[in-house]
Amino acid sequence: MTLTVYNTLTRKKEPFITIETGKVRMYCCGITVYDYCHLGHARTCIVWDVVRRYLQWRGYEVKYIQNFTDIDDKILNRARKEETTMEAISERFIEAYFEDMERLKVKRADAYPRATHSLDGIKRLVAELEEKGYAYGSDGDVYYSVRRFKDYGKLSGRKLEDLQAGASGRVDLADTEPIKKKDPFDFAVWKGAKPGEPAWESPWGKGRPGWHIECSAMVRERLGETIDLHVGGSDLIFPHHENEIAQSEAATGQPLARYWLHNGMVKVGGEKMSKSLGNFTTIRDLLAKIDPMAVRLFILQAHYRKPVDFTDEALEAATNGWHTIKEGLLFGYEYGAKLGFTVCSSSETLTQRFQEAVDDDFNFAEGLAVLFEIAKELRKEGNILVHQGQTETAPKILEEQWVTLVDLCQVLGLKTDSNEVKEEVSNGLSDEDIEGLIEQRKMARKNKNYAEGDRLRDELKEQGIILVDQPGGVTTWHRG
Ligand SMILES: Nc1ncnc2c1ncn2[C@@H]1O[C@H](COP(=O)(O)OP(=O)(O)OP(=O)(O)O)[C@@H](O)[C@H]1O
Ligand SMILES: [Zn+2]
Repeated sequence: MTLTVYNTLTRKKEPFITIETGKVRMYCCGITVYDYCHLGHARTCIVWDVVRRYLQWRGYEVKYIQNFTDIDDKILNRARKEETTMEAISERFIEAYFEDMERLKVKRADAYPRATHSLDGIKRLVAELEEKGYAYGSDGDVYYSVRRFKDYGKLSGRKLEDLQAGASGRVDLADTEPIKKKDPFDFAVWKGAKPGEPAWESPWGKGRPGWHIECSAMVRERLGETIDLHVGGSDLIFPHHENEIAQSEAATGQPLARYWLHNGMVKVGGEKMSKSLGNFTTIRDLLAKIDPMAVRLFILQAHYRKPVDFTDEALEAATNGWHTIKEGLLFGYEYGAKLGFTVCSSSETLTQRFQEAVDDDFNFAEGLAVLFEIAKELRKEGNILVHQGQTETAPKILEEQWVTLVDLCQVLGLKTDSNEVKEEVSNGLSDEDIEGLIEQRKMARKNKNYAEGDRLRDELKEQGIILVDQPGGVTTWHRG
């Protein structure tokens, strides 16, 4: 069976053939860390987490890199508002990002390079572009000459003539830029320092990198000149990914990525869920109401390229879906011993059906149909067993189905451990005990005794209680 993927670059499905046999070099554009992540970010992270897991399951060795954008006007604005530093804001939201992702069972990338840690590579790339005539300095800024790059527009299919300068969403147009640029299409790869902003020494004077250049530099540094898979949300196709291509390919003369894959947006009433529009639901708010596994199912039930609407009904359907799968998983934990389950392998037929579905451009929604079918069958057999003392189907076949369900859940990053899928197990601490310790921690932090605050947090963590600091100083908790 061949894996095929839809390549945004060629606008068609193609067989997936890696540069090095059996190895995948994969890069995902990460988060700008100035706030808590919302469900839109969760979709991007979950989709590519599952793609990575699937590729690993298919036998590939995957090197997966995701960056953090920790230099940005939005981070600076927040730092100013809170009278703190850009680093402090970034650190806080990187920590929050990892907490959220851990709950959603998104596996850690192999590395999370940050813009602020990648300045040497960024500056080298800017200098190279300047040397080759693709970039020019202008009064402390450095701009990329878009018209110099003949292939500009090949990813998004946009032609320069059709483009309205500046009408492309996030273009980082500072007030003074239009007069410093030779052409309205040019974009900044280096920005001269403004008073009071963090800045780094460079051959063009003190300044900071533009947004697009950081990914070009990090991909090159971490994965090489041409990678197998470059992924991200479809909102990044233009201008971000178009500009990454222009920068990297002008510098190296090599294609930046063989395959460009993009996930669709989470929408609310037809509009992109976004912090700037204020129509977002943070992951933490969502997880206060629904199981993280239901969120994963909500994401996986739609094809990754299509937009999805965030509605209460859709979440409810995903929650019901998770209950069904959980019931299927519980079947083995509850009745396995009684039915004489030993250690058998999974069903080849069912596994093959799953793989055939997913091999077609990561159609996880189709693949999930196999999991639901098994889970429903096991649930039915569980009921028959309870009422009639024995199952209709032979236990050996049920065991094979159950093992397949466990295996495939693991491919999709769904919980499978008996403890995790059984109802919350009591762990000694009552809710009041926990609330009391949280209150103590709050007092400690108020008195600036952060060490004691951290100690209390760790003490709770040891007991399986995870604290989540919400905006406005409120702390919620859940059993880990
Ligand atoms: N509504 C959404 N649905 C799916 N993916 C999204 C959504 N919003 C952002 N993303 C993706 O999340 C990743 C991180 O994006 P980034 O931090 O730049 O957020 P952003 O697009 O600026 O979000 P916002 O507009 O809410 O500030 C990107 O790959 C982006 O495509
Ligand atoms: Zn990027």
